[in-house]
Amino acid sequence: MRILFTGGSGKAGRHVVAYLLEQGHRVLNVDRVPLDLPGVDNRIADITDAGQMYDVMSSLAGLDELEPGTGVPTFDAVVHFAAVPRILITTDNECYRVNTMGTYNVIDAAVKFGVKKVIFASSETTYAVCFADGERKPDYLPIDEEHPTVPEDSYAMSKVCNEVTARSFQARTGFDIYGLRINNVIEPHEYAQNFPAYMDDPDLRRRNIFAYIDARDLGQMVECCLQTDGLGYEVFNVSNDDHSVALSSAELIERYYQGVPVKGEIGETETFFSNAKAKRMLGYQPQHSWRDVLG
Ligand SMILES: NC(=O)c1ccc[n+]([C@@H]2O[C@H](COP(=O)([O-])OP(=O)(O)OC[C@H]3O[C@@H](n4cnc5c(N)ncnc54)[C@H](O)[C@@H]3O)[C@@H](O)[C@H]2O)c1
Ligand SMILES: O=C(O)[C@H]1O[C@@H](O)[C@H](O)[C@@H](O)[C@@H]1O
Repeated sequence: MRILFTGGSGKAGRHVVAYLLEQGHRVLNVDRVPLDLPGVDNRIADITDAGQMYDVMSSLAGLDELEPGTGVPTFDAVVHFAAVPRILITTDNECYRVNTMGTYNVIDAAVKFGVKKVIFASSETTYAVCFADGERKPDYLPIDEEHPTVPEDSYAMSKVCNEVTARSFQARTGFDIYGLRINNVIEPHEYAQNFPAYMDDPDLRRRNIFAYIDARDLGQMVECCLQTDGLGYEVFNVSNDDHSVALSSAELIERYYQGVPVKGEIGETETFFSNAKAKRMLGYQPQHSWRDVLG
């Protein structure tokens, strides 16, 4: 497929772009900085500028595409990751502006140029736990896509707004637009670097509901979305199968979630950030675990 990817130079994007190239896709990375990766095409552009998004959406991916002499092909899909990725990087209002305006511009340009599949990065923070003032417990466990999304911080608010924007664009067009409520992204080198501290102090993972998502498995998730057509508008949690700490589910519930309703059976190491919907509807099957590295 010919894919326009925004934010491919970032922490998550660079692994997902690499994964998509391995699957044989052509990827045009649209970002403020280029990605230095063989095989990727780069275009410097700002997602908050609608004109620039119209331009890239109707653009050649590289000089070689001049050769057929048949004009500019339509992208098969857009994967939108570019964002201010949390609070306390920019001001709150700038984070909200970049993320909401940027997402509007990217989806608007995509649908106006006839791109019938859009996948965009939402976030675990929509469930209000991650950047809460003080400790916030989930309404119930495991957190699935039905859990309320009423966060109080500007970053998560921008992601909730983006989900509403995406749902409306889907309603207008009938195209497929899938939102990914991504948990905390872990790059391969971060297992050895960060996870020993999580074993010593599980509190460090409370705001992530003790979950995580391997950057390569996030790549697989995007590929699953690319390969599955006809779902309309859907949001999916994206996580690995196990907790990011060494405690069992029962120990975590005892220590952190007393009084929180638990729905159904949760396995000994099974994530509290349910990926069951992605498995059921997309065939997602994460391949990695910190336990493979740290045993
Ligand atoms: N890292 C995580 O744990 C995590 C978890 C959940 C969701 N997400 C979401 O996943 C996406 C990627 O996150 P990340 O951690 O890779 O962030 P990142 O900051 O590492 O990467 C974001 C990329 O977007 C680009 N960008 C920012 N503003 C831009 C603009 N105005 N125009 C063009 N490009 C712009 C940046 O240059 C950067 O390369 C974001 O949407 C983020 O909200 C990340
Ligand atoms: O967007 C998100 O959900 C993530 O944002 C990151 O910056 C936070 O460090 C991480 O805990 C969240 O998982």
